[in-house]
Amino acid sequence: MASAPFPTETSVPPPAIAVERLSCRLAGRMVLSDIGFSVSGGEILGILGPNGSGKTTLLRCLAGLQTPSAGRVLIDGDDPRVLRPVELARRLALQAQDSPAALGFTVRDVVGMGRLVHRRSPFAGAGAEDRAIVEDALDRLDLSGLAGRAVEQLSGGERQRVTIARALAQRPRILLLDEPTNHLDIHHRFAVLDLVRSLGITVVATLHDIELAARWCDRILLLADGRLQADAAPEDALTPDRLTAVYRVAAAVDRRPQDSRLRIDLSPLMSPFTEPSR
Ligand SMILES: Nc1ncnc2c1ncn2[C@@H]1O[C@H](COP(=O)(O)OP(=O)(O)OP(=O)(O)O)[C@@H](O)[C@H]1O
Repeated sequence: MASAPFPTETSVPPPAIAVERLSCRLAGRMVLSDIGFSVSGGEILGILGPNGSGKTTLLRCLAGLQTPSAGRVLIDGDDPRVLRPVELARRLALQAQDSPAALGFTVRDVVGMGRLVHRRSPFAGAGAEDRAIVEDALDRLDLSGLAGRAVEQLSGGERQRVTIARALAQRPRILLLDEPTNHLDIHHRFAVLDLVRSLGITVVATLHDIELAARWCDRILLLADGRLQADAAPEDALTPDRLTAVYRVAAAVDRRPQDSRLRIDLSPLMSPFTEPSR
């Protein structure tokens, strides 16, 4: 009887994202220092930290748009900077804060740009499948009613939904989101995050809303001054002491009695300027 082969090391797939001892210097200043972590397929990772802590720079390194000064990033085991752009774009989509508004194009056109990487040739037109995927992305982002409008006529939140729809139309295995909800009203915040979670793909998102991040992310990376302060499940990463040290605020963390969800109460630290005068 033939025996079953033993699993070998090569049968273990690489993590969706691996970051090894990554440092990044911009304009002579160290913006990221010795960062290491990995992200498993299907995991949702939130990157949190104060302004200027290096969140966007880290996301840009993951997308291959920023070259680290030391260390490396691997996407499914490959360096994103050596992959052909079209191959990288089939694996990974980046929704950026400052995505160009694509002036002169309609919402449908801009979302359709997400399909370009799947065309067999740059001259091939959109097929039925491309059109169906674009309409699906428009519908999921509550944009069908705006599909014929020029993007420059949209509000900030509507434009943000367009950039997310375009990234979804790309049908990536890995989605990188840079503050995906900062312009969205509370209904659309929940709707977009629920939608992204329902896709079951690997997601890395920078976020400023700490409670929203605690509710939505599987894991949190907390950055301060370009250094990793925590890499853990939300309840382990977002401790009061750490929140106070990183964000310079008073913090209380407990769980809501009705559903055990983390409740994070932040308030300003008392200072000579905020203390009531006697
Ligand atoms: N192109 C650049 N050249 C020089 N310095 C830069 C450049 N881009 C960013 N920086 C600096 O790098 C640091 C990290 O910036 P980054 O945008 O990654 O921070 P962030 O955590 O995303 O901030 P925010 O929460 O304000 O969006 C900041 O001090 C910023 O001034």
